[in-house]
Amino acid sequence: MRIGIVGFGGVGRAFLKLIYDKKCLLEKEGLNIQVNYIIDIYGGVYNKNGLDLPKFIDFLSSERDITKYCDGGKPEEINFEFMLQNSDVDLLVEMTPTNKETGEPGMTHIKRCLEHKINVVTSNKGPILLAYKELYDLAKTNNVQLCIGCTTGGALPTVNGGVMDLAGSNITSIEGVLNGTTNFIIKEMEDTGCLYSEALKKAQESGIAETNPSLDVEGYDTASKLLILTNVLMNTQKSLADISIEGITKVTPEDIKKATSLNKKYKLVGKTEMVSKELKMTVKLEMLDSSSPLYGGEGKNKAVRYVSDTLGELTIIGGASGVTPAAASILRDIVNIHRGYKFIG
Ligand SMILES: NC(=O)C1=CN([C@@H]2O[C@H](COP(=O)(O)OP(=O)(O)OC[C@H]3O[C@@H](n4cnc5c(N)ncnc54)[C@H](OP(=O)(O)O)[C@@H]3O)[C@@H](O)[C@H]2O)C=CC1
Ligand SMILES: N[C@@H](CC=O)C(=O)O
Repeated sequence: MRIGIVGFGGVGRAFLKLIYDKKCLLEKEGLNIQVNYIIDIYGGVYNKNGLDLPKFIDFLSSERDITKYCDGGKPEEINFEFMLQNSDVDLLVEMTPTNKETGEPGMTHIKRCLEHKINVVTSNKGPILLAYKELYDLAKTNNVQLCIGCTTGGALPTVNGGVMDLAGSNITSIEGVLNGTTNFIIKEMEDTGCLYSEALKKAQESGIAETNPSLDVEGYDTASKLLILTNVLMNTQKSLADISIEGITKVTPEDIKKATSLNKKYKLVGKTEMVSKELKMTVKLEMLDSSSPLYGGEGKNKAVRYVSDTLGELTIIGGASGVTPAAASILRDIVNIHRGYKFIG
């Protein structure tokens, strides 16, 4: 499988290392991933026969700027358009930053690839939260796959679990602790009594916060994931404007201490539920006690709970945020495409 990587930050670098580390396991699946392009904002690297991964990974150990690596052309001329013109990739891995207003640059990358009959696996929530239906239809028309497992909690199998394992039922409500950064911040504050801003810094250092961390702490990342899950699994076309969104920026060490003294824990909870025959969507800080199914999702872990009419209630906990688990969720989608699993029917 010939792939092009677009967006080469924390998740992209972890992904590249992962496909190299997992080479033997992937080969046992009959899957040989050949990386033809890695494209970042200022240029890229290209080899039509596949980049030499050990050599490139070794280069990255001492140099961050990929445009200093020469293989197959002038780095500044290796961009997204160049990749499309060459028609030598089967799958795009799109990992540029999430932009909740325009979805760009990911929106254009994903649309153009689907139009060119190139499968897409993405971690980028922007295009999916803004235009999932349109992108789904585009993928279907062009008979290619668009896989989004990484966009709704990375390693936590939220969207794929919902599509596959709740198939044939009606999902009537979705709730979850869907953002690792805020959950980590709250746990750090519980454990060390530190300020919210100090805990945020640690989350950023570990690579789990968004490029723009206000998306995490103001609740938009949770809202984006909830929105994608709701649109995909409940067949709606809601937008962020339909969600009442609250973040964690006002939480103080005193609030956390008080919750602890009551044997409770704060969690940023996203919820879609039916209220008076209308879907109500909220993201808000809640104080949960141990009877809540979401109580156990600690630190970078997350949790999602589905209620369905015929398959009952299902809570999935774990899937800690991190660049490697996020990268692994992209690999999971690629392996499933290779196995013939159809996310787009
Ligand atoms: N970090 C995580 O744990 C997770 C992240 N995600 C999502 O994955 C995506 C990537 O996250 P992450 O790797 O952490 O983010 P980073 O900010 O580390 O990486 C994004 C990369 O994309 C590059 N980029 C920006 N614009 C373009 C462009 N036009 N063309 C090509 N490359 C571009 C950036 O370059 P530069 O830095 O020079 O601007 C940067 O190298 C985001 O959409 C995020 O929401 C999803 C799940 C988990
Ligand atoms: N910033 C996000 C990363 C994954 O989506 C998070 O903290 O969960």
